[in-house]
Amino acid sequence: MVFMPGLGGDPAAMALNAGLYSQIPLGGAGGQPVQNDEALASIPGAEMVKRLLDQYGIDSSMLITVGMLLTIFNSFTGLYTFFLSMVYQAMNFFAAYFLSKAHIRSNDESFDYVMEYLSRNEISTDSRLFHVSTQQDTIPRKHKAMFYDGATFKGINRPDSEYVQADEYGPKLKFIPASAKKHYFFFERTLFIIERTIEHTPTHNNNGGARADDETVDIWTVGRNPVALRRFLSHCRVLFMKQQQYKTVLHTCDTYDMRWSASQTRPIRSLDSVVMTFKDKNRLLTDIAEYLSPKTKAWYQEQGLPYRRGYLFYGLPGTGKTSLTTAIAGAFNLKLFILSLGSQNLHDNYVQELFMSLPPRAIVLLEDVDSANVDRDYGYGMNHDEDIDSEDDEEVDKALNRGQNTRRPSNVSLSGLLNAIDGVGSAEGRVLIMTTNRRESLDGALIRPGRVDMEIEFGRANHEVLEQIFIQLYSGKKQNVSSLALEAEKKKTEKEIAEEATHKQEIEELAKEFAAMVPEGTFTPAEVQNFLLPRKRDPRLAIKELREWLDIQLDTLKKSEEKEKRKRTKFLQRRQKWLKQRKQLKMPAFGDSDDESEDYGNRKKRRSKDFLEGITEEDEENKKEEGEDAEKENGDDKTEAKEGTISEGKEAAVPEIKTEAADDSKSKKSEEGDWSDVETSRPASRPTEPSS
Ligand SMILES: Nc1ncnc2c1ncn2[C@@H]1O[C@H](COP(=O)(O)OP(=O)(O)OP(=O)(O)O)[C@@H](O)[C@H]1O
Repeated sequence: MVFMPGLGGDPAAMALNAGLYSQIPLGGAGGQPVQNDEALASIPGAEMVKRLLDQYGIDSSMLITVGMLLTIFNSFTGLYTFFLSMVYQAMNFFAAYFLSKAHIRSNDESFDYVMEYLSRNEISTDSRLFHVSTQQDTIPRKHKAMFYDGATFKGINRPDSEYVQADEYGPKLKFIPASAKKHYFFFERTLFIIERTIEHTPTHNNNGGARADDETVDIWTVGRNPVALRRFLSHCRVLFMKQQQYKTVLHTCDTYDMRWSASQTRPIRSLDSVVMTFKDKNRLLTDIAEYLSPKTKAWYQEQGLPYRRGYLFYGLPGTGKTSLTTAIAGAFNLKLFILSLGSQNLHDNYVQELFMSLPPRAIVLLEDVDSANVDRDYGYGMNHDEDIDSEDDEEVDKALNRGQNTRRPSNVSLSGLLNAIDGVGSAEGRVLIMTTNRRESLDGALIRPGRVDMEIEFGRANHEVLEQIFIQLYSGKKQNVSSLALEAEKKKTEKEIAEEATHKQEIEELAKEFAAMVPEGTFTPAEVQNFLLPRKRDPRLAIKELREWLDIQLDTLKKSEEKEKRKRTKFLQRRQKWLKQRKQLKMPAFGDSDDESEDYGNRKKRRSKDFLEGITEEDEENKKEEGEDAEKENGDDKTEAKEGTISEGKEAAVPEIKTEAADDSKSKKSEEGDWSDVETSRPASRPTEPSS
């Protein structure tokens, strides 16, 4: 770069400089007076300008004066720029040889370490340039900062952010050091310079994903030895880890670049808060503890086996599958990575990359694996109703159940998922937990031993579970582990401890009474909690109002069960008829001969359509009957709504369809107390309690 005083790219000044001043003496002692006219004459076009100025009565010698002023001005700005660039070069030289620098991007966890330090340090509050925010901790952690309680910042940004983020008026103000500006601070008597830079990125991409801007942080310290910088970063890490020890960090898939990103931190959920039978919980936790022990890891390595463990949690919605997974993550201090295969942006290659980028000690939760298009028999996007042609009762049940699934199939194939789970590049040391509401629709390959090492069924509550739910809710025991809760626990007096013991005993007795009143295998834990929560301050009131609630719920259940039964009977009749007609017409079964000019998929569709629409007069009658039934049910519903007994819009979402024989065996089991296996033909969700 060349800096010329008076140039600086200004064409007029350049012309004057090159053409005029090189020839004109600017006057001086003993010199000839400047011949402006002559000088101007040597500039092309100047004569014309002079004439024009003369015409308006303006002195043309002004041109010379203006030109001179411009030149002087340009000389100064040029000098200034030159000086600045020299300073910059000197700084760069100094930075390159006398400073140590760390560069951190926001997609790395170390970014959070530094932000944690910034949020607690005085520099957040002393900075004259800062951002103000009222957002809570559920937003990306990079925006975390100090909280201001109206008087002081000190001592209020404690690890238990639930205590500091809001007061009775709402969220508190947070102050964040501004980006694009250097902030100076001392750590262990060493000067540090820190600068946050926001990189503006497109907010949407081809995946249909969106994300916030990326951010980087540069940290400098004086000296060629980076030890001080490393010490500072280690300090930030410890600070962050301490803050996180009562939190579970949830990572989800960033839909922008299909990578894991830490999306939320939550207070650790205690294992006690997830109610299930002791036998199952014990079996599961022992297995995970054993798997995570260093000895087991060494054993796997010795044996040359891939160090992985998989679990399948299956059962009705609202039975605690997700809750237990989060509690396990907290209890074993594992990071939790949640992936929903139902996401339309997700494809095979992304799933594989996501599995490969998992850290060694982590839980990956694959939610609703049944929603994925991972069924080998059906392939991408095929409607399961099309299997209606099968003569096998079980197959038809399967097809029917699957037909109820209105979710869009995912773009992840079975082979893609299997490769991700146990492909060569898949991370070792991880715990895979798959959850599903419909185990029967999963492909055997997905849940074979090696991929799924233990299955746990989550069912409706039996007496043991009912009792525990009641105790959990009324015992006053804090379920979220936090330092403040632990501190409070330690400070209890003897009197308080004695009172607590009496209260506990009372609650246990009430819990027994409560559990005895609720029929086993009838309600999910979420449904029971739903009843208890509005009465959480008064256990006796809960017992008093239980009978009325049960009557409403059981009545609703009965109705929906009857409805399902009618539906099924009709379906079976129609199917029977279809099979009979097919025999009479000597129609070939699928894949036999049929019209070869029509492709397989179309043939399947046509047959299902014929079947589903009904092909005889008898069918029409059936339809009429169905209409009458529907009218009757609507009428019933209206009456109930009028009476205010049932809330709307909670009708059966996924009816479970079982044969009569199966139902009988289940109810027998129920009577015997084998609650976990109880599966009736009624809908998964039911009307909730009306708000009083
Ligand atoms: N066994 C349980 N113990 C304690 N709480 C439970 C239990 N089951 C359900 N809940 C409560 O019900 C709610 C829903 O639970 P959760 O999301 O864990 O169910 P899920 O089985 O994962 O449901 P889905 O299949 O729809 O994902 C949560 O608020 C949870 O606290």
